[in-house]
Amino acid sequence: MSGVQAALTIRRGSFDLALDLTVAPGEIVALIGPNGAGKTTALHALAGLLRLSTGWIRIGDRAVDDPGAGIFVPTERRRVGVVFQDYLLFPHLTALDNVAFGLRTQGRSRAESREAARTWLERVGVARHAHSRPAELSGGQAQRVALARALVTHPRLLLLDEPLAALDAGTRMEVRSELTRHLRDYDGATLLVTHDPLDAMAMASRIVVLEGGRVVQDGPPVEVARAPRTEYVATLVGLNLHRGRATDTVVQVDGGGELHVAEPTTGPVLVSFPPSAVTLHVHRPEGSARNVWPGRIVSLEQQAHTVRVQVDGEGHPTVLSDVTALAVAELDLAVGAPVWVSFKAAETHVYPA
Ligand SMILES: Nc1ncnc2c1ncn2[C@@H]1O[C@H](COP(=O)(O)OP(=O)(O)OP(=O)(O)O)[C@@H](O)[C@H]1O
Repeated sequence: MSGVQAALTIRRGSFDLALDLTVAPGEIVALIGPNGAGKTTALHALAGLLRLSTGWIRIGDRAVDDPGAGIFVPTERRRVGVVFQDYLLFPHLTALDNVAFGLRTQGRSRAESREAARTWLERVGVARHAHSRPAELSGGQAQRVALARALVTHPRLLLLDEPLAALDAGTRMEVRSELTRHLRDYDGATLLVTHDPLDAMAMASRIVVLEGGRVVQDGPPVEVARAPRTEYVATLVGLNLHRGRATDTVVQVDGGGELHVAEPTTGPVLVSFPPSAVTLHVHRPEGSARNVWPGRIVSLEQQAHTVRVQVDGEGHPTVLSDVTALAVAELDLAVGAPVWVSFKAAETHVYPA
């Protein structure tokens, strides 16, 4: 298989990154993780801006870094295209010459480079700005020029470092779907580094989650969103997550208390459930829900259409509940107020830890 394969370790002071990564040709993999997880370090290593401590990287069947074998191929000979967060276009060159630049450095003629650059600017829809300088381009246009510049050299690996971060919300949505369309036509491997779960979910076919220099989860977006394996991922996808030990349909939660689940299992498990499934009550609720306990509100956070309430179970699990603004008023919900939480076992998803 060509594409990209890597088994890399990098030490930077007290931080160390150990990452096994495979991206198939035509595949888009998103690398996500909290600040300081090692995403940029990984990206720089793949681009050849940082050397490995140990391990190896292969791009399109060619070893480009392998300290054990004395191999290190510099960036310009790696067949890698990079789109950085702030695009890093040359300010004194026109859009056309920015795109042609990569081909010129590969020894192609000026005419040939410009011809290819023009074709790419057309493809990404900014041909009419060919003679504008970066300062005269909008964020969305600059992003398209940066993509054209990265793809014009037919790289085997495309690295996208927060490619939409510099755009405002409206432009972002439009450029995201356009970028996805261009990537669909690209037959090389793509690695997308992003903080935005929506970018990862919408654009990638696989998500690799890095925390503290280690991969904590690797799977298709649907699986990551449905069965998060860490607190960070659960927060990202907006789910409650608890770790514990199951005996049939009862889970003893590591932090205290127990949860009733619908699917019988045994052993170490993770239990997730959506905040929208958790209802709040002033008095102990009647009804068939198996998970019912009293707690105290620790925070209220306004969201797009709901209010997210965090309830400390005081010995029972702490849960997030999404309620309407009307419910906040009717139940008189406030930080410090006592409240009952309730949700059905059938609303939970239980899976091996
Ligand atoms: N030049 C450096 N020298 C030493 N340590 C560094 C250097 N650059 C980064 N680090 C350390 O490496 C770790 C990983 O940083 P990195 O920038 O790769 O994380 P990240 O996941 O990209 O974070 P962010 O989302 O904040 O960009 C951090 O703990 C950081 O302190």
